[in-house]
Amino acid sequence: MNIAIIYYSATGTNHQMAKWAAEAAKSEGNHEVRFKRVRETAPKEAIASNEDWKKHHQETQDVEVAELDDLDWADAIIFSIPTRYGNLPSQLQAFFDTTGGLWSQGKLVNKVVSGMTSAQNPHGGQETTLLSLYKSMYHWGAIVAAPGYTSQELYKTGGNPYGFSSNGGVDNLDEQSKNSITHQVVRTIKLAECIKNGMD
Ligand SMILES: Cc1cc2nc3c(=O)[nH]c(=O)nc-3n(C[C@H](O)[C@H](O)[C@H](O)COP(=O)(O)O)c2cc1C
Repeated sequence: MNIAIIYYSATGTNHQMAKWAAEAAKSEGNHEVRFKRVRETAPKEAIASNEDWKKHHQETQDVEVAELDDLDWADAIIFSIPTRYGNLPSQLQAFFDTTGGLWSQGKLVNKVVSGMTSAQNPHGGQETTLLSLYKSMYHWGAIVAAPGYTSQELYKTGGNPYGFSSNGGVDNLDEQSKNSITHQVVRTIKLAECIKNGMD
């Protein structure tokens, strides 16, 4: 199984969430895992105006940027992105806006996908952000593997059935967050295996 973990993070929260997702995917079985960041498209001045953003941007320069080939290659994709007023970050939207070629060739069909997100506030738009992500997934013909309420772990981290979500930044992530993310990733991979084997 080919698993792509694709994240965007300005200040480190979704980077940490994605790292735990990659860890879970690697420990789940004999899978190939790609850990990729979404290309930064914000102007340099915007990044420089925020110390945390600037620092994280510099620290993650060596993380490979997600390319169309990663989407084509993957059987399962875990996205991790912060909210932007209840929507996707424009950086991920810009990446999605380049997928028309893959889409028209049917190459995004039956990818099993799942999303995670963060906001500053406990009710800052996490659910709408994941729904925004999933809207594009439905257009791809992808299979959305939301966690629902399939584990007790989810109740300990806010119980967002659309996908793991956090608030308050990277310092608010803890062992329970990691457990919840692990559950979501393992479930996504298991569903992807069923889809892949069932389609062969
Ligand atoms: C332009 C912009 C819009 C944002 N909108 C919201 C929002 O509507 N609600 C909220 O709680 N946080 C909002 N945030 C805060 C971010 O979602 C939060 O800092 C992010 O989840 C941190 O993730 P990261 O560390 O991976 O970048 C916004 C941040 C920016 C820069």
